[in-house]
Amino acid sequence: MPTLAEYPKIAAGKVRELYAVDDDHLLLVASDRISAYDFVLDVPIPDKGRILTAMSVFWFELLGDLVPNHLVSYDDDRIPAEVRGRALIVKRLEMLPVEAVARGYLAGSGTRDYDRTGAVCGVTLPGGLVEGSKLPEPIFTPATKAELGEHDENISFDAVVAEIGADLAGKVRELTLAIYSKAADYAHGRGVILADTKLEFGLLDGVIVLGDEVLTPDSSRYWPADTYEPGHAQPSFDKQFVRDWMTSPETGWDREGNQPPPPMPAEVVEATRSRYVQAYEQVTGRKFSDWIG
Ligand SMILES: N#Cc1c(N)ncnc1-c1cnn(Cc2cccc(F)c2)c1
Repeated sequence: MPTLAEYPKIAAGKVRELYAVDDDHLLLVASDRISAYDFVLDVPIPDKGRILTAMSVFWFELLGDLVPNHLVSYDDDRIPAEVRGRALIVKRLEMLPVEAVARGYLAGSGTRDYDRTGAVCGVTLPGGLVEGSKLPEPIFTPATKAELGEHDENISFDAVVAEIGADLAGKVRELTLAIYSKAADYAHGRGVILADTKLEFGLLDGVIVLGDEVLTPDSSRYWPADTYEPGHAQPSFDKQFVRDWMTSPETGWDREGNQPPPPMPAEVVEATRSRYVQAYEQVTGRKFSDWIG
């Protein structure tokens, strides 16, 4: 079994890394790091990488009849022991240069764009919507892939057409909306609102393949359904304890400043780990203790 150091690192995000295994395969590794308010916090959340990897595997399996995906294996000898359970062997794809976002609710940059223009990514919405409003139907709101530390920029469908052509753009939009709708319906039946999600697709021998992580709390907004109420920012299923602590008077941290927040107390770390476990078990119906690693 190889060590991680034997694989060349080819990309790194805030909380994930990507390594080359061979000409046709990559290793997608999820860390235990957590990012909030654009800061990667010093204190990791134990098992976060394993929980989110298990979530991606669940969704790849559930969505297998909708779209082919890049997952090859989550448990084989090419996966170093140190990352087992939080790493995936995936097919090397020719990634499409677009963040494929679907929104079923108004939140974040969607609300900002709507308040300014009455539309999101050129999709005109009805009047009177507020932060957290459920949209009449899910919309495709693509974005550019920003550099590390920058924010993705919302773009129109026509800009996607200009980038990858009308045929591919149409298929990416159709697949993104179909994947989101199936997943959001499934999760809602289990008490979790998937407000939106960001997907990445690539090409393999000319076929569109779903890549990256899928429908995790890092790539999607997970809201508890039982506290859902439009008109304000919804509590995050997984990150609310961290956000509340970071902005509490006891930290003295200034969210508008550029200073990193102080280290998270153990009780916030443990409560956040529990929320990730609960999100996984509630949505998938599987026990996290049954997951590998
Ligand atoms: N997934 C996937 C993938 C694939 N199957 N084939 C080719 N390239 C990619 C790929 C390239 N960049 N990313 C984003 C990314 C993910 C995780 C960590 C990072 F640092 C960066 C994904």
